[in-house]
Amino acid sequence: MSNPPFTSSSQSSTSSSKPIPSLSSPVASSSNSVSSLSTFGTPTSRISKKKPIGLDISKSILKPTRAAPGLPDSNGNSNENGFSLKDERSEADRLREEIANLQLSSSSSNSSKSFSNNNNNNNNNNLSLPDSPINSNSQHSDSSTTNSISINKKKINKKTSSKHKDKDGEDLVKDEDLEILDELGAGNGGTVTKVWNKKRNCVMARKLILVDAKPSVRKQILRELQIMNDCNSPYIVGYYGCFPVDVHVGIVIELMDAGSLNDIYRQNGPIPIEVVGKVAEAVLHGLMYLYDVHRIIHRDIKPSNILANTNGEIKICDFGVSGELINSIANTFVGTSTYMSPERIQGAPYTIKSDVWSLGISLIELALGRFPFTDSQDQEDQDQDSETEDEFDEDATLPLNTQRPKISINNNKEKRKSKGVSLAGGGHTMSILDLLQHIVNEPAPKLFSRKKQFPNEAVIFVENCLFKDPGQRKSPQDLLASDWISKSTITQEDLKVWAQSTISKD
Ligand SMILES: Nc1ncnc2c1ncn2[C@@H]1O[C@H](COP(=O)(O)OP(=O)(O)OP(=O)(O)O)[C@@H](O)[C@H]1O
Repeated sequence: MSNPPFTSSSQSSTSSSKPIPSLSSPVASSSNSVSSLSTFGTPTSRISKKKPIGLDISKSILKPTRAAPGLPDSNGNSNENGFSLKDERSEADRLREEIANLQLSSSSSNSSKSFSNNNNNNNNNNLSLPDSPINSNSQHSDSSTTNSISINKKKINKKTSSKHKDKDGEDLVKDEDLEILDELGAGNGGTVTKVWNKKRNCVMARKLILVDAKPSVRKQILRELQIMNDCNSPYIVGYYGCFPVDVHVGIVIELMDAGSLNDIYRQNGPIPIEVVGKVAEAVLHGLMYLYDVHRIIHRDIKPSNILANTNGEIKICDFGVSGELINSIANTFVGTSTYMSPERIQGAPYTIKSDVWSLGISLIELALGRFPFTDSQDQEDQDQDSETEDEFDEDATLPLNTQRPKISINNNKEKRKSKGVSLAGGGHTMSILDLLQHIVNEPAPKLFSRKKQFPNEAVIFVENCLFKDPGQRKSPQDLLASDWISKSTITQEDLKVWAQSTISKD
C-alpha cells in the first residue's frame, strides 16, 4: 500500500477551507501556511505500525493530541505548567532562560564565592560562576570573591561554566528530584525515561547509560560530558545535567515529545519527502554547529538519534562528546552501526563526511519507511500490502539495474530466504558481515521507489550524500546550499502540525 504523495494545491485549498479552531495563532492565523500544509499526514495510532500517511490535515488538527506534561496540547491550551502553543519559545528555550537567570542571580547575589579560573578578587567585571558538578569539589575551596555581574564570555571556559547550578549552588537537575513517568525507549547502551522534575516543575528525558565503569573512568566520563553544557543550538537536543547512578551514568536532556524519527516512521509509515527535506536541513545545521563551534563529529547519525517535538523542532542527540564513554560502551556494545560509511568500515578515521553518509542512509530510510539495505525477500514477507511481485518495491534503493544485493559469492535461494541477523534499530535482515560487505563493495543506495516519485532535487541531494568516495561526497555546507534545501517551502508551522499529527492518541 503506497502512501499518498503530498497533495496538490487544489487539495490544499480544500483542506484549508475547513475550520481549524483547535490551533491557536500562529498556525490558525496563517492561512497560507495552513493551506500549504495540507500535505501532512493524518494522525495515526501508535498501535498500528503501518498506517498510511493520509491527507486530511484538518482532521489531524481537530483531533486532540496527547501532549506531554509540561508541553502544550494541540489546542494551544496551557497544561498544568502553563505552557501554550501561543508561546513561540520551546520548553528548552524556557529552561535555558531560567538557567541563565539563575546564573546571573548567582553571580550577583552570591558574592561569597567565586569559582572563576582567574582567581582574582577585584571588580573587573568577570562573571563568577559556580563550577560544574564535576569540578565543584575542588573548586569550591577557592575562597576568592567577586561582585562582578557582566558576562565575559571568554572567561567562561568549558571547565568553569555551569548552567546547572541554582542560586544556592545546588545542581539544577538532581536524580532525586526526578520522578519517572514513562519509558521512552531503550537502545544498546541504556534506557531513556520521561521524568518529572519535581523541583523545576517540568518534564525532561533521563537517559541511563550502562557503563559499569570504575569510579575514575566514570568521573572522566562525567567531566567530558560537561562539553554539552556549552552546546547551544536549536538543532541540538538541550542538555540539563549528568550524574552518577550507581556504577552507571545518568544524563538529563530535553524531552522531545514526538520521539525519534525512527519511532515516527515505524508507527506512521514513511515520512513525507518535504518533511524529510527539513530533517536533512536540521541535521546539517546541527552537524555544522557541532563541528564549527566545538570541533565535534557526531559519529552516530541515524533516525533514532534525530528527535522531533510538537513545536515542529528537529534536533540531533547522542553525539560523541566523550571518548571515555564511547570506549566504555564499546566494551559492552553488541550491535554495530549499520549507518557507517564505506571508508569507516574500512578503517579510515571519522570525518564530518562520514556523518554525511549516515545522513544520506537515514534520509532514504525515512522516505521509504524502511532501512535501505533490507533484504527484499524478508521485506516482501512482511509487507502484507504487496500482493504481486510487480507491486512490491524490490530493493528500492539499489541502482535500477541491480536486482538485489549480492550478499555473498555463494548467494543462492536458501541464502535469500535466510532471515540473517536482525540488526538493532532497523528491522534489518542481512547478516552484519553481509551488510558491511555490501556497503563497501556494492553501489550506494539511491532514493528510489517503484511506488512513488521523489523530487529530482531530493534524489540528487541523497546522491551527493552517498558518494562512496568521501572526496566526492558533498560537505554539509554545500548540501545546505542545494536546491532541495534552499527551495523548500515547508515552514516551522507546517512541521509543527506534522509533528503533532504523529503523536498517538491513546
Ligand atoms: N530526549 C528524548 N526525548 C524523547 N525520546 C527520546 C529522547 N532520547 C531518546 N529517546 C527515545 O529513546 C530511544 C532510545 O534512545 P537511545 O539513545 O538510548 O538509543 P538508540 O539511539 O535508539 O539506540 P542506540 O543505543 O543503538 O544508539 C530513542 O530511540 C527514542 O525513541
